[in-house]
Amino acid sequence: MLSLARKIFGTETGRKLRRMKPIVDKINALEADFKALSDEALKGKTAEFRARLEQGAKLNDLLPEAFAAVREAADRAIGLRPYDVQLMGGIVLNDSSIAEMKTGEGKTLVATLPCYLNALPGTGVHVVTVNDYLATRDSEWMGKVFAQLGMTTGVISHGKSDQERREAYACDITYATNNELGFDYLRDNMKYSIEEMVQRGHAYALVDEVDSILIDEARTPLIISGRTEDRTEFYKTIDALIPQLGDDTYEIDEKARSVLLTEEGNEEIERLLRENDLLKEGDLYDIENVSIVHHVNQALKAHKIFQIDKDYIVKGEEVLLIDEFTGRMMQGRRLSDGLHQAIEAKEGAKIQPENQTLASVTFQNYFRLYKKLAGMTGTAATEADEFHSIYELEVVEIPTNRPIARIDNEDEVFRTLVDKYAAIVDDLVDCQERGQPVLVGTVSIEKSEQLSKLLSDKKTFRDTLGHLYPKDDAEIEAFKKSGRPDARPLKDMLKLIPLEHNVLNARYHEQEALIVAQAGVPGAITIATNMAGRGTDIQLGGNADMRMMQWKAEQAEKGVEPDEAAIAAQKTVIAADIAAKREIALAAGGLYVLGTERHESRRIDNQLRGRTGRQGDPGRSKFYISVQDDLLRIFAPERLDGIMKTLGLKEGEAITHPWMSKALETSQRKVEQRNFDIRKNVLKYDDVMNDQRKAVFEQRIDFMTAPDVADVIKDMRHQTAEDLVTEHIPPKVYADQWDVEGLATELREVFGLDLPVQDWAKEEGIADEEILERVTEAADRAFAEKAANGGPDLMRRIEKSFLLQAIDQNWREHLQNLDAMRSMIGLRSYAQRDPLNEFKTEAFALFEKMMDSLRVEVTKQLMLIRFERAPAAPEVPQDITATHIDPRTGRNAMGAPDAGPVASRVSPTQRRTSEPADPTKPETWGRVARNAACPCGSGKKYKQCHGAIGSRDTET
Ligand SMILES: Nc1ncnc2c1ncn2[C@@H]1O[C@H](COP(=O)(O)OP(=O)(O)OP(=O)(O)O)[C@@H](O)[C@H]1O
Repeated sequence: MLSLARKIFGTETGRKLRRMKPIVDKINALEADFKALSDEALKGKTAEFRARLEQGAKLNDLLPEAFAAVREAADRAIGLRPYDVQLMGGIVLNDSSIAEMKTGEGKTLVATLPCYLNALPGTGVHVVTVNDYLATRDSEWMGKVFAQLGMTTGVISHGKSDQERREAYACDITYATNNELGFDYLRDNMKYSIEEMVQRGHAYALVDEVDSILIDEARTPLIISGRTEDRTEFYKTIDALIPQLGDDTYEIDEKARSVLLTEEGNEEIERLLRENDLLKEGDLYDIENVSIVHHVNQALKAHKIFQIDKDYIVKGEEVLLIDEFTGRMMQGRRLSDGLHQAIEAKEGAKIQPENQTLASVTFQNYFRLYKKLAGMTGTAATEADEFHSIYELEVVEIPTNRPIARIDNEDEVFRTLVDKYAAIVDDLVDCQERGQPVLVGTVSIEKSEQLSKLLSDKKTFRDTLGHLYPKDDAEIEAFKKSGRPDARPLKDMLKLIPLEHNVLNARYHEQEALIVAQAGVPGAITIATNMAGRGTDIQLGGNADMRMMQWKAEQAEKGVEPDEAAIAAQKTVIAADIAAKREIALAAGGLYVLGTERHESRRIDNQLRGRTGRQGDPGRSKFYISVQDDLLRIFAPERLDGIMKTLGLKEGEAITHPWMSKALETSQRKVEQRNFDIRKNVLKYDDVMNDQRKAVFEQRIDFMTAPDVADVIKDMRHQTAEDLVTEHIPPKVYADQWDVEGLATELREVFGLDLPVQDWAKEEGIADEEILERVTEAADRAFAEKAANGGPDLMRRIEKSFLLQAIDQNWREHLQNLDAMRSMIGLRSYAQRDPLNEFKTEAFALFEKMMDSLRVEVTKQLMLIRFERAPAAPEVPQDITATHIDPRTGRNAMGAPDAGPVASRVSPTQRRTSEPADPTKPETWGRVARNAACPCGSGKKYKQCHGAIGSRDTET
């Protein structure tokens, strides 16, 4: 049915491509005109396009000319003329969609087309890459194209200062990793003035390798955290207990990556904890010992689940996580809840203090901030549904420029790891002899190094694989008859070991460019982790730029500074040499990608394969698998056993069978599904927080930009007064039941006002409204006096500063409350309640509570402030100082946003202890807040949403 429909209507992609055809024709028709332009005139096009936009032209109207300009600029600046299919990719990207372009089709260049167009309005374009290496490489490479058009390019990389970041964000086009962007966003929202912020909005983001960033990475939220006390000794003591536990004291679940103490384990650990004075009272599961149990579990996990050189590496004193998808170090990322510290203790590394969440965001929600979002990838089809449901992005497949000439061999499956490695070594030896360059993909740093050792060390080789190579003529005959007729005798193999090769993993990331540049020369063997994925562009024969750089470095070492003629001559020599080497490599079959194991995700495997067969080059790929590989062992044991038995596989033999491929795919699918579920779950919970975060961050920016916040402060003061009066003198309650005493006390505490409330209450027929009016008037009067005393300017600065600090302080506490709630909420499912719903309701209630205390706090601080005449101090510009304010900056004397309260300040913990306000009553934290998006997620403004809030809360 579907295929019939396809025949009649064509595929969705086909239709889209057909619709693009006239636009591509238009761009092609403009080519000659743009070619005729001088460099200056080409540059001048940018100003012309911008002027037309000003006059009301739409971005899409400019597309054909803008693309024609980029095509010409790219040709002039870097010698690459975008193909028609690349133009199509550009059109899709301008259309807020995902362009799926096969590996090696030149996505880096494609990006320049929509980026130039979308940078024309001057609101900034962010190109998002998966790592710093690519951000830097692409910004330098493509920066030349933008410069040819008079546009500026910046790059954000780890370690840059705020000033450098601000400058990079101010460029027309900014290259950065998703991490840097997300962290800058969070950091910006902790700043105290607009000038300190580094980003200037979120207009258009083009996410390169979109599935890696929006799908793989999305599982872990970005978190900015503050330090808490140092508990090094505690971690060390707990760590020392774990090796004392016997094998029968815990159970490991490799699938779920979890480990649990058994009954015996519990008893054992309880005894150990008591001996070490960690458990003083009660038993293990008493409430006061919950934290110790938690840390024991984390230490257990650190020892039994987390592996060095697979999940992390130890560099100097630091434990650095390895990204399972890109094989790269994750600078600055730490595991939460004491797990990172537990690993540090296990490795004897420096134990960093624990952290407390100050701000957090998931990538999903960060990227949803952009007005326009688009992405590129080589492999999105497997996740098309997810892109659609989360980001509303559609995936459009773009055809290749030339047909793909790569041959993807079937997987070869062995019974044991050793058998597999023997066959891999044979294959490598053969390739090197024939001059075929090989990229060997491994799944971890550890495995890349094991293989390297096997190829480097005769003894290791003999001990590990020796028994699989024939030793005499009789054995050679026997081998010929069995599954490995080509196996070489051991003595021949040993002559070949060491087998020359390079290793590319996170430990060598500084040499990455050099290693990649050499990977395409005939006979090169490069053993890599999945770091050789996206962005690794291996050129057959070698890389001319890199060769040139090396030559220049050699010349410099000799003290020679080559002139232009010498450089040109050397360029010709290098080009000829590379061309000759390329021919040899091509004759040997092009680049061969040899996978030593399959990754959990099919997409990562495809990326590895995609290092070869680029731009229509010939190439080959093949995966070697063994039944002992983690993926199969963990996810498909029963299935495989059955298949192996049916097929009767013997030692040293390999099979390639569709059943095997199916079993493998099933295991990969299982893992992918599980990861998808985890992501969906993260997002659901984060969504709840996201609306609140957006409300708070937007509000902060409003406050920062407003000339003053006097009105907000006034609203807060009035609302606080109303809350207090309503609390003690509830409406429709007889006067003899009023808590007048309580009201007087609180008014003293919160407003610093001694008001004759008792006398008022005795007045004949006085209503609660009348009392509220008097309180409000008194508060306003007292505040006006203070302001007059300090001077209105100073007062306005103090108001703003107190307000921002109080928001931050309360928001941080709120985040911690949410964290704590989230870790507990799962338990609700035991009570037949939906944890997510419960979380939503309670998160909202907490948010309201936060607003309440924020209002009281700000009011209280400002009402209790005192201005004193300072003794003559010449360096202070005015002779007035405020007790808690730095008169020069107008900020609280403690300055830094995350410092705790100082002695002179009213402690924020001295909060109102009364019940939260009546939920049906309009809640507000100021006039502007009522216009902000409502944190309940309704999509309405806060003020429009009160009805909903009331009914929502009553459900609790
Ligand atoms: N229009 C073009 N003309 C000639 N060469 C091109 C063109 N576009 C791209 N290339 C070359 O193709 C190679 C691959 O480019 P690039 O690394 O951008 O591919 P990619 O699509 O990002 O691949 P992957 O996602 O697999 O890393 C580069 O060597 C680049 O110089």
